[in-house]
This record gives sequence, structure tokens and C-alpha cells, in this order.
Amino acid sequence: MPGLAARHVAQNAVATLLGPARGLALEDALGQSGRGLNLEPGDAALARAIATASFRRLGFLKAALAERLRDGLPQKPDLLALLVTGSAQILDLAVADHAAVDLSVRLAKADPQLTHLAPLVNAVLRRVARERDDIRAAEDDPLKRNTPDWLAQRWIAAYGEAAAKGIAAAHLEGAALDVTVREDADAWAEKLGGRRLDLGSLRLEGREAVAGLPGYDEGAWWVQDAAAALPVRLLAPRPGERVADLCAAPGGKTAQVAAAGARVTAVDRSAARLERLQRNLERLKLSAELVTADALELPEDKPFDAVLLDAPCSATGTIRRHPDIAWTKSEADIVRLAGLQRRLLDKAARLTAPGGRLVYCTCSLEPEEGSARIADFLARNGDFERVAITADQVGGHAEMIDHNGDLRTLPSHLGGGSGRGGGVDGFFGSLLRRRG
Ligand SMILES: C[S@@+](CC[C@H](N)C(=O)[O-])C[C@H]1O[C@@H](n2cnc3c(N)ncnc32)[C@H](O)[C@@H]1O
Repeated sequence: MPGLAARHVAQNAVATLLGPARGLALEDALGQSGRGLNLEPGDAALARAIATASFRRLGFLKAALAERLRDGLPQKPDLLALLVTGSAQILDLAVADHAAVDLSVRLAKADPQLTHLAPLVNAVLRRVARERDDIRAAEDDPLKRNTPDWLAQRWIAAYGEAAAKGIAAAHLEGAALDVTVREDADAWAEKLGGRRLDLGSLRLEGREAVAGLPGYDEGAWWVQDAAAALPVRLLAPRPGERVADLCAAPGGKTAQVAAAGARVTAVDRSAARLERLQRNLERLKLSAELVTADALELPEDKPFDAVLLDAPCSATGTIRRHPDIAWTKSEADIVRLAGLQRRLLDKAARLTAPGGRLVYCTCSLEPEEGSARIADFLARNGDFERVAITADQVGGHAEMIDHNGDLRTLPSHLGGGSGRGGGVDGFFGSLLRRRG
């Protein structure tokens, strides 16, 4: 039955993340549920699109379903996932209603645990299709109705209600494809049909498959969100300098440092992710010394001119790309990661030579993973000082600099959430200097 396997994989992955395996990333859950099925690339892409659409509007979808189920939302992750993925196809993807309903009912019938619920699945999804205008009309406040409450409260506390609403609105829009170009950005903007952002990156609206685009094979550019490219611009590596990239894979920032002519040591504790970094550098014809290691264990006898710490984090700044993050992370993750970031930052400091620069960054919106880390670090390390960022380092966007002089981008910046396809990832970054 065409398309059934894709729906099965999407439903399974969504059920996995709605159930006990909350810590998993959607990409990994899709990989697990597709294992052994040999999905065609088109079906794999469809499974990903269904699962992503399900999480992007999970709050809205759950509210719509709850209103249409006599006994409220089901507790069983399998049934909830079936209804959510079916509704996402009807409401958000270009799937014919009858195909979305029919294939969902078939999946229910094929599952011994759900087969007796096939008539319910049929009735509810038909109602969703019939009442789509009412459902749409109720989707008025993404911060309140499409964001987990604990995250909404955090963002209101950190940025104020208006900014938090802007963040939630930007998450509904997804992300454009941004690329970092090695040189001659204007010429590549023309060849790729992209727009040059004042942050330095090129933005290609509505592009998904990158491998066939001009310049990909010759390594003229690489995919990197416009905000993700800013930390290395702040570090400003110079030709011949020794630079350590302590959490390097898959290597977008390593590539920037290497392209600037610096001698980069790229460290990551994941061998598999470093292999990916190696492949990326090969395509870009760039080189780096690769070290598979826990950065906390690195020897400290040869400090570096500059150190980049792009620390592991909750990644709540990337929810517009990975909407599952909003629904699978918890407060406990943030506390745990903040502890690791504290230790990594102390280590990064010991690896920075006197007079050297250190950039700490995370793709998180949470203050504990950003400004609080730097305040705590500076209070304990008198030999470091913050170098305040100026607007011209971020394309004139003063709104991307916080009151301490650190980088603080929000998904709602550059017009994110306005319905015109703007936005950037939410990045925090601080430039520190070790006194000479
Ligand atoms: C945010 S990602 C880095 C993204 C990368 N800098 C880029 O721009 O493409 C964090 C990375 O840190 C690595 N990591 C986590 N803990 C680590 C540790 N203790 N030592 C070294 N690498 C670590 C993870 O494997 C992951 O690849």
C-alpha cells in the first residue's frame, strides 16, 4: 500500500517521543522506527515531514483532538500518535483528506493493540477534516496554546511577554536554508538565487535538497544558520593562529575557523560525529587536526591563541528546525547541562593562552545556559574580562546584543514570526579575553 510504511514510521517515532523515551531526538527515533524497512528516500522524507509537522503544532493538535474525543486525549502514546500524525497530514500537509484518514485507519487495524479503535480513529479524523476551519480559527495564541507551559513561563521571565509571543510565533514558521559562503558571497547569492543577509550569510528561501545546488560539490559553501555563524565572527580567527574548537562536530564552526586560515584543533567526544566533520571538511577542501576526546580531559600544556566552546545544550534555540525539542526536553535537562557547561567553560579557560580569546556559545534560549554561565564564570575567574560586542559585528542588529554586551539572538529576530519567512536560531555568545 503506497505511503503506508512512511505513516507507520512517523507514527512510531512520534509515539516513542510521546512515551517514555522522551530524551531521544526525532531524527534518531525516525531512524529506529524505520530500521529494516528500507524506505525509499521519498517515503523517508514524507515520514520526517509528518513527524515534524506533528511536533510543530502539537499543542494546537492536541487541543483540537481533545475537543473531539468524548473521553479526552488518550493516554496510550500509540493511539495519541496515530491521531496527531493523521491530523497533521489533514491540517498541515498537502495530503488528501481521504488518504490521511484511510491510511491512519489501516495502521490502527494492523496493530493488535489498536485494531478495536479503528472506528474511533476514522470518526475523529473525519471530523478534523470537516471542521478544519473551526480548528484553524481557534489557533490564536501559540505561546499559550502551542508551547509547553514550563517553557512559555521561562521565556516570559527572560524576555518579557511580547518577545515570548514572538518566539512562539516564529516556531510555527520553520526555518529558511542559510549557507555560509567561503568567498564572493554576492556572486554566490546570484548563482543560488539567494539573498545576502546583513549578518553575512546567504538565505535560500524554500530550498530543501542542497546536494544538487551549484557550488555544493566544489565546497564553495556549507549549510549553517545565520545566527550559528556569528560566534566565529566574534572570535575573529586570524591566519596562522592556533585555535581549539572544543565541541566541534558536525563542524560548521570548524569550517569557518579553517577557512579564515587558522590552524584548528577540532575536538569532539563522539567519533561518529567527528567522522561526519571529516567528510564535511573534505568536501570543503579544508583541514583541521581532529581529536576524538572528552574536552574535559585534554592536556593543558600548550594553550591556544583562541578557543571556541560551542557547548552541548538543550538546543531550545533551534525549535523552529527541531520542534520535537519543545516537547521532549525538561527542566532537569537544563540543570544537568548547565553543570556540564560550567565545567567545560572552566576547562576552556585553562586552554586559553594569556592574552588569548575565548568564545562561549550555545543554541539555547535558557539564561542558565547563556548569561548565567558567563556571570558565574567571570565572578570566579578574575583573569578574564568580557569584550562587549558592537552592533557592527552583527550586521547593525543592536537588538541581538543583550545589556551585558553579549550576543543574544531570538527566533523572532530578522522578522521571524511575522509570516514572511524570517527568523534566526536562538543563539547566546560571549567573547572573553584572558588578561596578558
Ligand atoms: C552544539 S554541538 C556542536 C556543533 C558544532 N560546533 C558545529 O558548529 O557544527 C555539541 C557537540 O559537543 C559534543 N560534546 C558533548 N560533550 C562533549 C565533551 N565533554 N567533550 C567534547 N565534545 C563534547 C557533542 O558530541 C556535540 O557534537
